[in-house]
Amino acid sequence: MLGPSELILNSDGSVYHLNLLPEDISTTIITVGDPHRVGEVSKHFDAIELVRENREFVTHTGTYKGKRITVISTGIGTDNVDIVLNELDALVNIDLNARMPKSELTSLDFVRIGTSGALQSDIPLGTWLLSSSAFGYDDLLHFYSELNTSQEAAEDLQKYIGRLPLPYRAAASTSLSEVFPETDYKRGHTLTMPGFYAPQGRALRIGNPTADIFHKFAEFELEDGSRLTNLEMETAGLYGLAELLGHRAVSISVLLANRMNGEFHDDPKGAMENLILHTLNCLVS
Ligand SMILES: O=P(O)(O)O[C@H]1O[C@H](CO)[C@@H](O)[C@H]1O
Ligand SMILES: O=c1cc[nH]c(=O)[nH]1
Repeated sequence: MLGPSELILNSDGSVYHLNLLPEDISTTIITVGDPHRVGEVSKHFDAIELVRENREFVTHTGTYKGKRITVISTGIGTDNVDIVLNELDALVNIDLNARMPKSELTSLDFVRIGTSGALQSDIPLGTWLLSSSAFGYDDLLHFYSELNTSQEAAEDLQKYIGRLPLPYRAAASTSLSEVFPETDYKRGHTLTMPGFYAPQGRALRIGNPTADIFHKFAEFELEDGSRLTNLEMETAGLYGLAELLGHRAVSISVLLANRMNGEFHDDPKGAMENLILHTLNCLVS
């Protein structure tokens, strides 16, 4: 039995941070970083049945073209992804009254719709990128059991870069990736970083002694000769936890910055709007 400090429930029986009950969520879940983006997704719904908000976690559940979908904000970073994935999993796979894991488990589909910065100069701004795998420099998955995803490329990457801790590598669900055609959603490999500034090669007022390694990241070749494509802050955590909990996950980003060319998209809102609508339509087609 899971004790009160392990599985924390609010007085109405909802899970601690998300304030949700099992009936509040669908098995298809869109995650977004920005709480405001939840409404940008659900404004396309035929009907919204649930709106819930606590801290950075805003949840809307409704239907899009007849399909029940939950959209939830994680806020920024894999520390928040840890909370969202564990609490959503608890809603479907733990009997909250008995405080015991269920014997029959439910698999959820997670689709992250986020933003990201390109690491290669030849990737245009506005590209929709589906991360086939992600290298987590954030440490989250080092606290969980080993992933099935091969960690060899992560070890190679650490040796190649030379001066950062060992990242972990986690992969997208291949079956869920097939829902998003490669013609529209370019495939790539993502660096999930523990910050936006120095951990993504940026320097504003204080120096960034590791800025030079971002060219090495861009040069690194994976086992099949492919390159690292982009930088963001959630994907590796989402993939790693989804794999360990038995769910499917894909992470899709619109590339708003190009870190090699120093460019930023001139219409980030419009670029996100297109991605949201196209992704919703893929989910129902
Ligand atoms: O736009 P979202 O989904 O938040 O994703 C990206 O943007 C944030 C940083 O601006 C980080 O969360 C990063 O992963
Ligand atoms: O450069 C970028 C743009 C969006 N999100 C990030 O994490 N990095």
